[in-house]
Amino acid sequence: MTAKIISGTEIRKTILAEIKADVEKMKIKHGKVPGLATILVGKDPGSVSYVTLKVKTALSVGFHEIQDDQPEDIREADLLALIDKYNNDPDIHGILVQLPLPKHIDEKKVINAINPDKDVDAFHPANVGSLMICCDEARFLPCTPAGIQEMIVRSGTPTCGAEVVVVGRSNIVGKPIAMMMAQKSVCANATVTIVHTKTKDLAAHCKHADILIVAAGVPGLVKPEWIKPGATVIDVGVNRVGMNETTGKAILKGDVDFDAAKEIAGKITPVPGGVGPMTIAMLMKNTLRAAQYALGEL
Ligand SMILES: Nc1nc(=O)c2c([nH]1)NC[C@@H]1CN(c3ccc(C(=O)N[C@@H](CCC(=O)O)C(=O)O)cc3)C=[N+]21
Repeated sequence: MTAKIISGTEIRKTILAEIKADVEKMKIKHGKVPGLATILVGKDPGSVSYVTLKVKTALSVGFHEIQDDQPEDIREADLLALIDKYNNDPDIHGILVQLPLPKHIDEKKVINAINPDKDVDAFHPANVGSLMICCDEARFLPCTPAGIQEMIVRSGTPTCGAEVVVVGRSNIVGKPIAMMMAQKSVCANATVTIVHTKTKDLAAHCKHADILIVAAGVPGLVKPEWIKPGATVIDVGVNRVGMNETTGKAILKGDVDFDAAKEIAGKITPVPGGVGPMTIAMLMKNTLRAAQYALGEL
């Protein structure tokens, strides 16, 4: 039997409709809408494509959106000054600096410069810290892990006591999703294993997973024989593996061999149309929350 496809594109529609309704209410009650500033440094095609999607989505839910594109050679001090400007702008509730940044800029310094109350990526150490202590009380959850958790919950996958294996240990995905799934919380309570490039037997660990979350950035890394029959497979990989000659669009491939895996898994997320769209939906949710906090609603 082939797996049920968990569609990020579909779940996103529901979430964006909820957000749009809340924006309308905010407008009536406070005469204000959530404001998001997206800062893009340089012209990396992947980054340009993601930022364009973020801006488009923000506008579609009625946000005030500032797309601030900066040249590749911007000085670090100027970027920090720009962040400060948005930190002090009362119409901006969320600031997103698209990563990665050029080598001459210290990413850590940039993230630390964002006011944690406007850090809708949840990359600032203050937000990472509150996630560690209790995700149920965290102001912002990082967008990709939050999207993954929504997909797991909304697809009806039980998590309590489930074996979750996370492939990858990045600050953006692997580490936070592992922490979130292990928390004492109704949508978590799982037993979590983190595996990575130095793990001795990746396949053996993956085979135990009731929920396999793959965020390694290696196209087709996970083979169908690594998947436990009936498992839920969440593929976080968005690898640009080539270009479609006719459309000029990038060809995206996940970290899981999707066609083979869907014959074994119980549920699986596609690439594209899986975790990616959810990441953007959760960014909108964080921006809405930032505005709700600023207006004393939460
Ligand atoms: N400060 C910061 N915050 C981020 O959240 C952040 C970042 N930097 N840097 C890069 C990663 C990657 N990321 C994605 C967002 C959307 C899709 C997405 O929507 N993907 C579509 C396809 C998009 C396309 O066609 O290019 C899909 O999978 O269906 C993918 C990846 C956010 N990131």
